[in-house]
Amino acid sequence: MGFMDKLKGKFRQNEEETEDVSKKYKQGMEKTRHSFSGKINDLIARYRKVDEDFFEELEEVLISADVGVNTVMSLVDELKMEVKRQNIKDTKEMKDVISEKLVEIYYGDDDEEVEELNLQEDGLSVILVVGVNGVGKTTSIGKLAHQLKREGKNVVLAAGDTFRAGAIEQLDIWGERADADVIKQSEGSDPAAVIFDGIKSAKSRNADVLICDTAGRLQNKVNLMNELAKVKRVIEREIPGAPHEVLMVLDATTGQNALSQAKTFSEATDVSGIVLTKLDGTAKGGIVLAIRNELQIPVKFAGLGEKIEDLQKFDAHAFVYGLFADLLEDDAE
Ligand SMILES: Nc1nc2c(ncn2[C@@H]2O[C@H](COP(=O)(O)OP(=O)(O)OP(=O)(O)O)[C@@H](O)[C@H]2O)c(=O)[nH]1
Repeated sequence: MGFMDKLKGKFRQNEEETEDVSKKYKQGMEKTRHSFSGKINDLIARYRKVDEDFFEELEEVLISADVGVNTVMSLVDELKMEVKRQNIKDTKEMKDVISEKLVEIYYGDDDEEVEELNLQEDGLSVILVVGVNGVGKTTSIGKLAHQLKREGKNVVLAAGDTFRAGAIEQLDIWGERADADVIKQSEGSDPAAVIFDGIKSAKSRNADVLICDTAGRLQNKVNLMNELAKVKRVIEREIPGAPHEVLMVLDATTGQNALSQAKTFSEATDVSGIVLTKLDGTAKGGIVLAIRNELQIPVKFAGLGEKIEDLQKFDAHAFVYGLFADLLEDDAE
């Protein structure tokens, strides 16, 4: 059975949950899929035989989808080896091999499993959320709070972005939507003090999860580092072993720029996972692979729309299904 059949099987089961996940990815990745599947189909129609020219154009298609040059190079090397191994001559057979290798290159040597949030079984778990202004940080915190609430967790938010005008009010609105308390102070106050308050309040409410917003200015790396280090020190002092997650929010529509932001932040603090927003707003969803491959940080959530339920746990199989859903349907006809 080919890989595409496996994907089809995985996401065509009539279980509500998988149906829902595949639907979300299919809808959210429409832009990328139209562009990517179209180009792959066109390539396969123009080149019957798998040869050097085919691979060269395939490289261009992948680079234009923001997969990232280094990742494209290793992917194409792997594809060439697989073609040799399976003695593939006809480009039609390449859809299957490409989809399988995309999943493999995402996971690398890791198990092919969705990366769950690192939350404590007992006691308070602290999630620190970092990222540049405008990437969808506040929105993602609201969506994540909503998701955790739906899982039955008691969630508190700390408005640690005291720098950007309006950030506190915006978090307040999301707190209301998600039905989570928001701990805040006035604009301009010390973020570490807000987070300290947040921890105290979360503890006294017996909360399961505290999600901390932080300021997203990037002009000065030293300031950013100092501020994040101070916030982390406060968290560590109050709860040994915390923060349990440092999530970095990146905007998929900014393409390779997102990669350089990610590098700066990971120099400033240990990032444990990525929330990639606005995947629905780009035709270049390949950035997921570049991020995972070039930064070695797992993408834990994908933003697939603006609504509260549009943040999905990142699942590389569902992602590749979202990329190739039209081709799968063609095959089914
Ligand atoms: N289409 C789409 N829009 C999104 C997604 N995530 C966030 N947005 C939108 O992106 C815009 C910016 O989001 P915000 O949450 O305000 O940005 P922010 O990062 O919190 O800004 P700061 O508080 O300055 O850091 C909003 O209009 C959101 O609705 C997503 O996954 N898909």
